Amino acid sequence: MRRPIIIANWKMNGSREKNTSFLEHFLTAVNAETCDIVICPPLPYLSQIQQSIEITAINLGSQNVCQYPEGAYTGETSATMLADLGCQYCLIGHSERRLIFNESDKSIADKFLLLKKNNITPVLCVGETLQQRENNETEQVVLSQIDSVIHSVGINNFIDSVIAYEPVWSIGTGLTATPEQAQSVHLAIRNHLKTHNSQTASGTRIVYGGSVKPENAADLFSQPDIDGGLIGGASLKAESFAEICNVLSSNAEVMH
Ligand SMILES: O=C[C@H](O)COP(=O)(O)O
Repeated sequence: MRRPIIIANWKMNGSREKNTSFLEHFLTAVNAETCDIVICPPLPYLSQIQQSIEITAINLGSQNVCQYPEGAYTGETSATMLADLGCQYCLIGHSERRLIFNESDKSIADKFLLLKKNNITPVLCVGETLQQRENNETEQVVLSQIDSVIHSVGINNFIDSVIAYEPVWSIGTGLTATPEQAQSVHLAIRNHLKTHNSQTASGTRIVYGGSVKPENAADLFSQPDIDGGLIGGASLKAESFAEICNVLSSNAEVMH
């Protein structure tokens, strides 16, 4: 049985004051013992969040990492530094990084490997644009984004990573994939992983991201191949993020 996981991606939002207030309210409202919870704040706040969640079961995640090890890379943050700060997870290949910052499949694979070397779980984000979906290219796009990493790092390194399927057209738009649309891509990903290694396929957690809200979380999380969520906008409000976590957790209890 895969342990469900829910990841908050705060993107470039927050302040020390807002973060403190978020955690105060979130910790009171959340009741999700049967799933892993990860918070990915902006980099300057990693230490603040780490200190606040130290005695809780919440995990710390980064939104990005440098593709190179330590050295002369002005403005960048290495995987070793993230590990030093207590990060257990790190997003890579988010569509905002691929599209706005021109991240290539090669740089994403390099980041993946550096994270593994530092015992940080990579959360590999994949997803199609609206045009690609309309051209019936969804599976081809998503599977090739995954394969480019597997071919570069090897299937053994891929074990225990997390995949986040996020249709680009649903991110921050309020347009959520239907549970059936999301399940169909998640199943295609899992079946594809089987062609590499059946243990990896059954153990890899595949989460859905894209306008997940408390109102649509239960239907999405009840799909057999959706193991949780990557939450943007709705993770900025303590009450709505706690509600989504609680939905995932109670869903997992029913399935046990
Ligand atoms: O990383 C999170 C995703 O991009 C989803 O963002 P959203 O929930 O605001 O649509």
